[in-house]
Amino acid sequence: RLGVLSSRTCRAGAGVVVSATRSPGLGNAGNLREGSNLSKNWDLSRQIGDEHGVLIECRDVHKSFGDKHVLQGVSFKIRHGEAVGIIGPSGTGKSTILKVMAGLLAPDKGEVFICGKKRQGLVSDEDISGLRIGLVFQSAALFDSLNVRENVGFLLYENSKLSEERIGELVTETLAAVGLKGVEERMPSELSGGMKKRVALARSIINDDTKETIEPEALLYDEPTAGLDPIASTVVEDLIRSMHVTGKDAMGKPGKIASYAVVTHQHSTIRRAVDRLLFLHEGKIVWEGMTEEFTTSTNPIVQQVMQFMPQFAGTLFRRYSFSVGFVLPCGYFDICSLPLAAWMVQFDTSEDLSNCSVEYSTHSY
Ligand SMILES: Nc1ncnc2c1ncn2[C@@H]1O[C@H](COP(=O)(O)OP(=O)(O)OP(=O)(O)O)[C@@H](O)[C@H]1O
Repeated sequence: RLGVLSSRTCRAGAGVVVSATRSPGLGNAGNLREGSNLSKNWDLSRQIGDEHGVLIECRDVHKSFGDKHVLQGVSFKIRHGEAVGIIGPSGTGKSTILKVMAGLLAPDKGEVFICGKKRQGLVSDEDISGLRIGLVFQSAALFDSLNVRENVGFLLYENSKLSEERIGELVTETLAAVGLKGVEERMPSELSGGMKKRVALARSIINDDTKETIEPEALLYDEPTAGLDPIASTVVEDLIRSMHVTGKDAMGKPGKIASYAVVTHQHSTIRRAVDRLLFLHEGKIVWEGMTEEFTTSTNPIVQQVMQFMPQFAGTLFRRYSFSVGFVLPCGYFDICSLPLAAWMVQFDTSEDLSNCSVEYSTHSY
């Protein structure tokens, strides 16, 4: 699986090798993989040097709607390679800060820096150079009167010089990357909620591949799993993770999203798709840290608010996957190379299984 930092392989008896991998929190500039798509196309040293790989920085951001002071001095940084979750009680300004980051709302006071460059007001063409920022809305926000191909290729049809045929190919490739095939001609009303979210994801990552420089891309997701059943949520959560540069997309290609921030109320999204958390409360970031530190935080505000947000209480589970292969006289075969019965299980547990051993039995036929 993705973002694996530690991996153990232990022999669990004659003939079978069980490898257990753990996916702990990670995510800073130092975790960027050499040789990823991104590092080929982008001069990392330009960003990581003095700026320490900071892609987006909000500094003392304030935003009011009428007499409602929603953001009251929000400051944080999102670095290259990070998977950040933004959580907090309802109405505390999470969607508002995403829109400020995306350049759709201008702060009343405070500053937003994109790759170290101060953004003036709303997003403009000159702001775009240096970092592509995509915002995936909670509602998916597809155009109802356009089919999937037109929705996904919308920006390219409008703004690029690519031929319709080439845009069609890019749409098909991008849809495949989010695990959708053969839906190009469907209308949004013919898609399930989870499919709509994936189409919205495809629309936010489609790229004009004829451009000389392909910039790093940050995606901002506003409650990407809201309204989905647990299985559809899992698909979207894993997709978000897989499009990150540290992983591979649904087509097995390296992910292309440099960093992402996700606003969520869902425990499973935090567990599966987030490494670092920003906790927004009453218009300010009151706590930030790695995901697993959140539930053990002694910060009184975190403890107080957690009483009212039971979904965040309790242990944030560790995630393990076990893949089983067979040791044959001619070598070890993992599940991918064997068409025989072989399986892979994933589960979450609060136990530390780093030193586990596995017992099994076999039957001959
Ligand atoms: N364009 C707007 N005009 C007026 N008020 C707004 C606007 N956008 C947001 N608000 C108000 O700002 C507050 C924060 O809204 P926001 O959507 O950012 O909260 P949130 O933390 O994302 O909430 P939730 O978790 O319920 O989605 C809310 O009271 C909302 O009504």
